[in-house]
Amino acid sequence: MSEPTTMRQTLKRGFALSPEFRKGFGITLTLAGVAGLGKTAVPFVTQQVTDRGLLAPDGVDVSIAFTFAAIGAALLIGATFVERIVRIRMVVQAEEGLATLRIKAFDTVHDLSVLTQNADRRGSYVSRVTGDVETMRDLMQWTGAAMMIAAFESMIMLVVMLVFAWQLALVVIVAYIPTVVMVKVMQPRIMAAYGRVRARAGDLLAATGEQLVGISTIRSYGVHRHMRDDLARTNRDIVKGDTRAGWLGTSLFSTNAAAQSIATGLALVVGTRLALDGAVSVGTVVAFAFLVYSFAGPIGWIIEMLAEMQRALVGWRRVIGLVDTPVVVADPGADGTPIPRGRGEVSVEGVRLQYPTGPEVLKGIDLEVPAGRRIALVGETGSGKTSFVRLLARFIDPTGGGVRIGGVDLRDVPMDDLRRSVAIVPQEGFLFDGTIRSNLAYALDESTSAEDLERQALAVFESLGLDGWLAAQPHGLDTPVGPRGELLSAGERQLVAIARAYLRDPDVLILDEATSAVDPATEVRISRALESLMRGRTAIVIAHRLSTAERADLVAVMDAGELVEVGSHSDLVELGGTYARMHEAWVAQTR
Ligand SMILES: Nc1ncnc2c1ncn2[C@@H]1O[C@H](COP(=O)(O)OP(=O)(O)OP(=O)(O)O)[C@@H](O)[C@H]1O
Repeated sequence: MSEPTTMRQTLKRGFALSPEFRKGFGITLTLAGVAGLGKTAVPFVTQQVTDRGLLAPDGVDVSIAFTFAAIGAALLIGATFVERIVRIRMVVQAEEGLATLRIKAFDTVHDLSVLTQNADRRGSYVSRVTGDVETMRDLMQWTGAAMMIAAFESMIMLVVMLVFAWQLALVVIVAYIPTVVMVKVMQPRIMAAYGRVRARAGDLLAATGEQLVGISTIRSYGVHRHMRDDLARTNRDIVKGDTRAGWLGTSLFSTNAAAQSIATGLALVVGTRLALDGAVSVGTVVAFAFLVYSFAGPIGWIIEMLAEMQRALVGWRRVIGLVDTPVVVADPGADGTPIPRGRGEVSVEGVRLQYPTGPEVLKGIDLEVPAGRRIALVGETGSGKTSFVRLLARFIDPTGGGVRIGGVDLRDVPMDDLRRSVAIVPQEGFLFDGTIRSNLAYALDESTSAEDLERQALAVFESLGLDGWLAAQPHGLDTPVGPRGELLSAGERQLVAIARAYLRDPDVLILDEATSAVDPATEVRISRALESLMRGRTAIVIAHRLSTAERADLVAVMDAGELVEVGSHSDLVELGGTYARMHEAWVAQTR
């Protein structure tokens, strides 16, 4: 994952990814400047009220004092109003920018190959799309702009101080040197501490998710204490990192508080001396005390917010890292070549595959499956069957050779078209929380009307011989399936998954035969439905039962990443090789 390393890179890439953050930002900042200027009027007005009103040479001039006080009040009210506009603009910009970033992050997660999405990364993705984006909210909504306004106010104050009494201004500058040094030293450390916190938060999410999914295994092995200790360790790391960042932030804050007191004290001492010498007026010294206050206030606030900003930048950096993860399986989109409909011949040429984390698992596979034929893939566990069908569905790309369907190399096929032409029925029919109907809807275009969906769905269940089963469901198509389809039995989930694939009407089917046992009635329903589903289509079946291989047109035997035998069941039995041995063992076991 290519995360930006510096603050400048983060801001540059971050603004490019969410242009909304920058849209109209010039106006927002100008308004913020106006608000800041309005506030800076207070020391001026105070000076005028003191020197020209209260300490006027001819006695107290009430009308001048009153006029300047009224001007000051009007400016302050105006500034507050403008500040409110600035804030509203910032909230809108921030929410729009964050929404865009979330969508881009979701899109990347969808586009990443199944390979990149291995279990340990999934939690990190979730935390990036959710938690990390959230850490940015305050910065984008207000803190960022407010920090700029505050910096602007302090700069103006510094200039004003220099104009008012440069000697006193120098005293203030010297008092603040330690704060500047501390910020330089602490900033990268705070960022590093937050970096660790966010990374561990991702780990925590991944571990929690895994433990929830595996709760029955954890219970049955009684390892919940051990698992909880693992979570507690990660949790402790988060607390440690957060505490360290907080501690570093506080040390900055203390340095700044000391600088503020020293600056004010020194300015008053030196100011009184200068006033006694007649170098500056008493009004100037009084106003200068206000100036120091107005200069130090925003700086103190910036320092306080600095840790918050670092936290947000770390979050931003992590989301950018996710969005910029290279998509290995690239979609040619509209520039691609669709697979001609009705052409389901599969041609595999010299296909090799090596996962980044291990040795080569497919070592040069050649295979031709004519359109409309059924081929059974058999082989020992780990021989590469799943990896092979992943390539056919283009979940990953081969490291060598290529796969063609209907004469088109899969890398040239637009993903939308590929998903229409090739459907997969996995071992475990995954259903989304909703109803049977909503799960079938995924197979059709979004534009399909409700009536069309209903008509097609009922026809599919009938064609698959499942109309009786559907009628027995409490609410027919509207029967709820629960999260992951858990309100249905494993076999019933499989039935819905088969119906879903049938609705899609693909030319090529990839089936991973279920290994888990289901009741005999469901078993019969599943195999009948599968027969109907496969009729007239090219089917590649990972066969875990040799009875399935017996019924296929062709059998392909995989062994340690190689296709060692291809032929009809009877030919291969006759050949007396690997398949014949597997078959013999199976017959001995089952008959
Ligand atoms: N995502 C992955 N990353 C790294 N290695 C993997 C990955 N998936 C599978 N492998 C490795 O590839 C090899 C082939 O695995 P594959 O799942 O394709 O075999 P299989 O024949 O389908 O096995 P089974 O019948 O048990 O499902 C194995 O050695 C496995 O460890």
